[in-house]
This record gives sequence, C-alpha cells and structure tokens, in this order.
Amino acid sequence: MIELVELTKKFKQIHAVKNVSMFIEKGEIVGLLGPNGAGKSTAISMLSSLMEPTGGDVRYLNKSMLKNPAPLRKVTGMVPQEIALYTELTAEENLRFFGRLYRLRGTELNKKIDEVLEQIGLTDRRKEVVNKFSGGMKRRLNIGVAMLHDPELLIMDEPTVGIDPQSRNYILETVKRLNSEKQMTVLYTSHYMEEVEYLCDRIYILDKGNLIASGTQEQIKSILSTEKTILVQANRLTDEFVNAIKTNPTVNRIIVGEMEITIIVPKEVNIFSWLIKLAEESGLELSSVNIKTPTLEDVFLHLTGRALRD
Ligand SMILES: Nc1ncnc2c1ncn2[C@@H]1O[C@H](COP(=O)(O)OP(=O)(O)OP(=O)(O)O)[C@@H](O)[C@H]1O
Repeated sequence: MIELVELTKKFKQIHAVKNVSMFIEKGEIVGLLGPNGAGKSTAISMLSSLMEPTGGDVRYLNKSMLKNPAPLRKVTGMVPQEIALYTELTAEENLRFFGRLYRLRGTELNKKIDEVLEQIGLTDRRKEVVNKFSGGMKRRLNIGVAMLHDPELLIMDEPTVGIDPQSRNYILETVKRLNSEKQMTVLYTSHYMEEVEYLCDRIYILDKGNLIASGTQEQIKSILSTEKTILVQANRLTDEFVNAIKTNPTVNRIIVGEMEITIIVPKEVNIFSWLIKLAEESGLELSSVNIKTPTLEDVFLHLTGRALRD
C-alpha cells in the first residue's frame, strides 16, 4: 500500500533520517520503534507530506506522492504527538469543527461524530469543554479527530506519552479494535517496546536516523538466537560486583539499573554459579537470577549497546 524508499532528511547540522526504506501493507499494524530523537516524527512527517524529504521517495499504490500528495492525504489520519484541540470548545464542538474542515456536513457529520465518540469512549463526555479533560481523554479526542474522515491509514505519533495507565490501555485496545473491526491500517510510533510488542504485526527499529532492524517480532528476536539474557536482581549493587561482570570476557553486554543488571552472554555460556559466588564475595544479597526470553528491548541493546529508554 505505502512504501518509503531510501528516505532521507537532513536539517542543517543533523541527519535526522538516513536512507530509510519501509513498507506498510493494507490491514497491518506496523510499529516504528526507537528512542527519543531517533527520527520517528521526522519519518512520519515525510510520509504524511508535512515535511519535504532531502532524498528518497514516498509511494502510495506504486505512485510517487512527493509532487502530488493529495491521494495519500485523503486516506491518511494523522494523530500528532502534540495535542491539537481547541480547549475552550467541547469534545463534540471540536469534532464538528474538524469534521467541517474535512468537508463533512449535516447528518453525515452528526453520524460521524456519534460514531467517533463511541469509538474513543467519550460519548457521555461529549458536552464537556476540553480543558476539563484529563491528558488521556484529550489524547483520545485527538485520535477521534484523525478518524473523522474514515482514513484507511492511521499514523500515530507516540499517542500514549504522559498519560495514566488506564487511558493508555484504552488507547491500545482502541487501536486493536479499529484494526480488527474496520481493517484500519496503522503505523504506530513509540519508544515503549511493550506497546509495539503488544500491537504490531511487523516492526521497524530506528536509531539515530538509521533503520537497524525490521521484520516480525519473531524475526527480530531471532537476531538474539545466539545469545541469552540473564536478569540479576539484588537489594543493592556495588561497583565491585558490576565491574567484575563488566570485565568477565564471556559477557557480551551489560546494562545496569538501580537494583538490577541485565547481562547478555553467548547462549552456551553458563555463568549462574559464577554470579552467585561473586555476589557472596561482594557481600550482596541476590533476590533473583533469571534467564529472560528476549524482548525487543534486548534486541535494541544488542544492536546499539544502549537501552531503548536512555
Ligand atoms: N525542524 C527541525 N530542525 C532541526 N532539527 C530537527 C528538526 N526536527 C527534528 N530535528 C532533529 O532530528 C532528530 C530526530 O528527531 P525526531 O523528532 O524525528 O525524533 P523522534 O524519534 O520522533 O523523537 P521524539 O520521540 O523525541 O520526538 C533529532 O535530533 C531532532 O533534534
């Protein structure tokens, strides 16, 4: 349905997106995962023709959209990261205002407003002004605005940042529902790997403007098939303990949290008993040592040496 072909964006000093190629098939939920500043917003701004690329192409149904983006715009709903609503107006008035911009009128508009309010779970709050809404409700209304013209493709730019867990859950479930009931195609950008793991059929991982991995979750995780991840939790950590692990030649990578350490070693390496002995020698009490099944976070760590949320 949509293809990004070697898409590039350079700002003066910054090469924000470097030769990124992606495709989105009809009916898929595709994830674009990467830490802050990875280039996700820049990539989707180019995809939705809000920003001109420095190089490359955006194609919709095999036609370039760079000179004439109208066909793609018509079928795209964009949920921006920033809330774009009139806070003095009610939920319903906002939808009416934006619906008119999409040239909806009369009963068609009323019907659409009712349908969207239902989908975002704000039917009973429709008469309330937006500045009384919680962050999560504003985000839901922001999504509703993008759905007014029945888009085939919904592009969501980190739609759950800074909201309460309940609203976040609601948004994730709404995306799933729209996809399964209305066959809506979704491009979902996030730096929360668990959201992308939960929602997406296929995933692209972006870091510093580069696409560093892509495929289904299984394909991406198979990058780690030669390694395993060990999670060590302790009541406290000491430099001595951490340094000993860091300098163990069988350890490929390590990430240190406040009370836990993630260690990546080759699959065949067994450092369980060594770790326990080391903890004893360092006077640490370990609360658990577990082998984790790989997550996308582990893949990111493996590929970049950094945590996704650094
Ligand atoms: N208009 C701009 N002018 C200059 N630099 C920019 C501009 N927009 C983005 N950048 C830079 O491009 C890089 C990628 O930013 P982008 O917003 O696309 O990342 P992101 O993955 O969406 O991260 P975030 O989650 O923080 O929005 C960053 O280094 C950013 O500072």
